[in-house]
Amino acid sequence: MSIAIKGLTKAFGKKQVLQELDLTIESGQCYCLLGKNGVGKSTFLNAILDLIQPDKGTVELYGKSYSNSHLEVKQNLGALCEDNPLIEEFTGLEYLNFVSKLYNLPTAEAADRIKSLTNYFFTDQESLHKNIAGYSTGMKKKIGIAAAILHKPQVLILDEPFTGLDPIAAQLLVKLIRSYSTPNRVVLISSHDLNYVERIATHIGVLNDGQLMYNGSLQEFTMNGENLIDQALFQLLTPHHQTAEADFEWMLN
Ligand SMILES: Nc1ncnc2c1ncn2[C@@H]1O[C@H](COP(=O)(O)OP(=O)(O)OP(=O)(O)O)[C@@H](O)[C@H]1O
Repeated sequence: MSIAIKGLTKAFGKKQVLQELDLTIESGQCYCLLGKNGVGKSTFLNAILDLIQPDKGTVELYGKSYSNSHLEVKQNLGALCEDNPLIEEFTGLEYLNFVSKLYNLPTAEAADRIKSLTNYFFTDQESLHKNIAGYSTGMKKKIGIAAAILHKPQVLILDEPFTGLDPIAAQLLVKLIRSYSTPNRVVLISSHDLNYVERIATHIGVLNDGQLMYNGSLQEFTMNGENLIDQALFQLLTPHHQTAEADFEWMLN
């Protein structure tokens, strides 16, 4: 197994976000985490990334924990966080070079990888020489994704990677994630973009009330394609849903 989570529990004040959550993700899987706004997806990923301290529970990545092998675990991990923190005073290229140095990539190898990723994502190469502060949300997202992948981590965790990308960039990302998901790696993604999730996921987790109310293969989730993924999610999360009688009179006049 590549990601092993046991009893993960986290509350913010009185709000219990994660409750004794267990999850095992095997190598080779592209696991997509779904769930309503505010249900705790980012909290869950941030706990796995060691960005927040859980109240209880353990996280192991390829058999290693942060407490025993902190550096080793982090070196084997690539992450795009929801707020995508970059160093905005740097140009895109400076930032990617900086990240490659953090991971001790040899200069020539780093240059090749940066070129390959930036050529892939950016048609306007000029922008890579400008400060990130002036980038659009989507451009920043592409830099964040490139930075997460640059050192070829065995564990890749992407929080809302499609948000803010134009449809062309999103298609490119789908292709990239599919190529990246090899049998010796694991990819964990949180997303609301079900069209893209359907094309990359091998497995689905649906977070609700601090627990995974679904954890299984994409095929099982969609009943071998009988249901669309959005229908399957809708039925799971709102089984007795009745369309609310909206009072939109005020809008019409
Ligand atoms: N640092 C924090 N302090 C207090 N409450 C927090 C903090 N971070 C998250 N929360 C709360 O925890 C809950 C889960 O938030 P989280 O961002 O993990 O949800 P999410 O599923 O990722 O949501 P979305 O789909 O909208 O991005 C929310 O109620 C949120 O307000």
